[in-house]
Amino acid sequence: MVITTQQLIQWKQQGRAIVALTAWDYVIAQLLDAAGLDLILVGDSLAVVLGYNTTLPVTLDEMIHHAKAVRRGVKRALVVVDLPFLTYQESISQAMHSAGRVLKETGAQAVKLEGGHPSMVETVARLVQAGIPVMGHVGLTPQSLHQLGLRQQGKSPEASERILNEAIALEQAGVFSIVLEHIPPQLALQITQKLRIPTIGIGAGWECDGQILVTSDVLGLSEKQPLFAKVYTNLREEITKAVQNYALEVRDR
Ligand SMILES: Nc1nc(=O)c2c([nH]1)NC[C@@H]1CN(c3ccc(C(=O)N[C@@H](CCC(=O)O)C(=O)O)cc3)CN21
Ligand SMILES: CC(C)C(=O)C(=O)O
Ligand SMILES: [Mg+2]
Repeated sequence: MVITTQQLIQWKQQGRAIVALTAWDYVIAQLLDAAGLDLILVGDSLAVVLGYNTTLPVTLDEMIHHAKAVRRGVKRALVVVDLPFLTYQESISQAMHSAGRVLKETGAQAVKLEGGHPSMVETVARLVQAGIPVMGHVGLTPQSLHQLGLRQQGKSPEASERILNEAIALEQAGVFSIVLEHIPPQLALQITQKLRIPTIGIGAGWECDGQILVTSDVLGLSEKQPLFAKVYTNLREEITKAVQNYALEVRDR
């Protein structure tokens, strides 16, 4: 069975949680897909393996290169690709061109873009009208790092209301799902109850319709990870031990 955007909406109605993680290469994508994940995001957190400090330098060509590798490894999960910083904010035509390249060149089913202010809502509506499935992303939007920092968003009643309204506007513009990043759990619950489309939380409590984390954080492979990311194994330690054992055996001939 291949997972569709419609399937995710149906799972929300049925109360079945949606399981998502990021992948940036064929090997991890194949493992996640075989493990039964529902949605695989080629995130611009690709910055982690490219050695960038933030997601800002990531290019569309880099995203497409990695998304093609991920797509080859996935048989069942829905593959969504982040549009990186300044490849969709400039104009509707820029967004159309970037999203079109992603779908045509990678075989991914959908794109994700950050933000819910009126100009972004208009861009989303136009992409959806052109037949491109779009995932929204509100709350902490890391491409706005130099405005927002990495702090939890939506703490004040005003900020909380703004994020709720952005989520509603994005649903009306036609997104099939929305990422809620680093917002208070009670706000995430409120948005989740208000929307017909599934909410996918990261650092937004357990009441969202699904959860996503960065795979290298879950595996203990990232140099550092957000405080909200639960680490399920420590691959940095495992890899160091394995490589040291190898080095010992080589030196012992
Ligand atoms: N490896 C990785 N995992 C991620 O989840 C991730 C990335 N990279 N890069 C893009 C964004 C950045 N993210 C982050 C990173 C750190 C915090 C964090 O630790 N916040 C703290 C400190 C905030 C501060 O420094 O002011 C907090 O208490 O809110 C949150 C989200 C989430 N995304
Ligand atoms: C963590 C998710 C939501 C993301 O946008 C990314 O990995 O880039
Ligand atoms: Mg991202």
